[in-house]
Amino acid sequence: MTKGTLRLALLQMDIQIGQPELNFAKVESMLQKALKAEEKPDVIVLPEMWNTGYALDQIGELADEGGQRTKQQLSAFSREHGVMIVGGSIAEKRENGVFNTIYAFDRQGEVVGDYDKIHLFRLMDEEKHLQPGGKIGSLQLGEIDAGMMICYDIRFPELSRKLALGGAKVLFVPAEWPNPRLHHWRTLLQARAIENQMYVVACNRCGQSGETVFFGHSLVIDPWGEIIAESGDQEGILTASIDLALVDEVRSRIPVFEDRRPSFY
Ligand SMILES: NC(=O)CCC(=O)C(=O)O
Repeated sequence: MTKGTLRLALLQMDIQIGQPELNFAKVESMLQKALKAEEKPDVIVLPEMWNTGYALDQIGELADEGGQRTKQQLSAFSREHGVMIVGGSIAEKRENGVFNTIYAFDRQGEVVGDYDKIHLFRLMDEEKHLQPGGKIGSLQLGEIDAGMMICYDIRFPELSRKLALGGAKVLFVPAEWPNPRLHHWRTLLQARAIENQMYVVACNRCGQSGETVFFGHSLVIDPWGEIIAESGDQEGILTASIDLALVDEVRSRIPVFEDRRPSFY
């Protein structure tokens, strides 16, 4: 990493619904592949609910107890290879239910942030099986002031605005966003980048579970709202470099944060 520049690798994976063993193995092999890129990544990002997919009817049995297995695997990898990981999200079992949870790891493999999805998605019955989170996803990841949201959360602009007001310059968004809403996916992510003048790094899954098709199209969007990298609909690793200095430059050219009038809204 040269000062302010970060190399990203987004693991756009096909998740096998209700098959944690296969998904943990897939993540391990994709992590290894990400290291073979021309330049080693600084941050690796995974998609939403990658351990189980939306196997909600069995989620109590399948979810990772206390996130132990996930933390062990991702922490060991990040420590061994000196990379930061935004570990997508997993179904995590706790005493008070199952949560849709992100863990973020620094280069030493320490958990430096976690976030439970706040907005549960009724169209996929999340609210019937999962518990909502109780805090926002501010994240200090090494030198990066960041925020975390999960999939449906991008429909709620107040949340990303709050993260930006708290200092976030990069927003990480693991997702399982299906057909036919590619237009919403791209537009909402670009809007979050433009209005908050921040990078948006969104890792979607691909493949099909039952009738539901996931189109991939993981995205890296700069603080002008320009798409700087976009996947197709197949499994693979999307790489991009981002320059954090661009956030300050854009914010100084159009001083949105200075011009806000919060007394009116
Ligand atoms: N997993 C999700 O939260 C899906 C959200 C989604 O598809 C949407 O349209 O919103």
